[in-house]
Amino acid sequence: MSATNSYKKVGLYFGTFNPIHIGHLVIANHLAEYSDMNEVWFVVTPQSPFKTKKTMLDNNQRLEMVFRATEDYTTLKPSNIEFGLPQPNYTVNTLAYLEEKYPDYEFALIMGEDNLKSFHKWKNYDVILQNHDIYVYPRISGGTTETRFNDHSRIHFINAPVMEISSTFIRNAIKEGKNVRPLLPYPVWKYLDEMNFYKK
Ligand SMILES: Nc1ncnc2c1ncn2[C@@H]1O[C@H](COP(=O)(O)OP(=O)(O)OP(=O)(O)O)[C@@H](O)[C@H]1O
Ligand SMILES: O=C(O)c1ccc[n+]([C@@H]2O[C@H](COP(=O)([O-])O)[C@@H](O)[C@H]2O)c1
Repeated sequence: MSATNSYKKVGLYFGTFNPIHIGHLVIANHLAEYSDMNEVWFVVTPQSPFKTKKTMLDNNQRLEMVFRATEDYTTLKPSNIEFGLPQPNYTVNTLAYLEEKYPDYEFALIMGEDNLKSFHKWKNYDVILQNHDIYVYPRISGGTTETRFNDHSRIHFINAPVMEISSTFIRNAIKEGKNVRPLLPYPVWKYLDEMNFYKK
């Protein structure tokens, strides 16, 4: 296959996905359908630089949930690329690794408006911005975005649906014995119910 034929624009959606929920899926599917991305990869992060490991399921269990959530989609894929990289997982390092592994692909980042507000604290954020497009979707959150990010040529604000659900909310609801079935893709709900995840 020639280099031209193997070109793909891949949107990277990083997260702990503990568990993946319909808020994540709606955003990823929106990007795959309404942007120039050919695929969206859910990159399951073993250790996010700003998060503690409290109540975190094991990497492979979180990956399994992403696998089950995306099985029926041709454009959405799970990625375990960070499992073998040093922790905490800095996005700039993962991008460098991916660029070397897939020289014909173009990688863009997908992030919520909330993450853009703290983006200036990410490791080598300026290097990320020099080399990658960032697609920012709306979130309901406080704080302000740095003005230099508001009209940056690499940063694209997209008009995706806003669904304010979080994995924290889902974990707490399960612990309280609530029904969370509509908040999760059905195969994910079935898996975590069978495995008794987050019940205590
Ligand atoms: N409902 C949602 N809609 C859009 N984006 C979301 C939603 N929930 C989380 N995200 C974003 O998706 C990315 C990965 O999410 P993450 O796995 O951290 O989920 P989370 O629901 O925020 O988790 P937690 O509640 O455990 O902190 C993060 O950038 C996060 O801001
Ligand atoms: O590279 C960094 O410095 C960096 C700092 C904070 C977050 N990230 C990435 O952003 C993803 C979402 O972050 P969070 O904290 O909202 O789950 C997380 O999984 C990391 O891959 C990356």
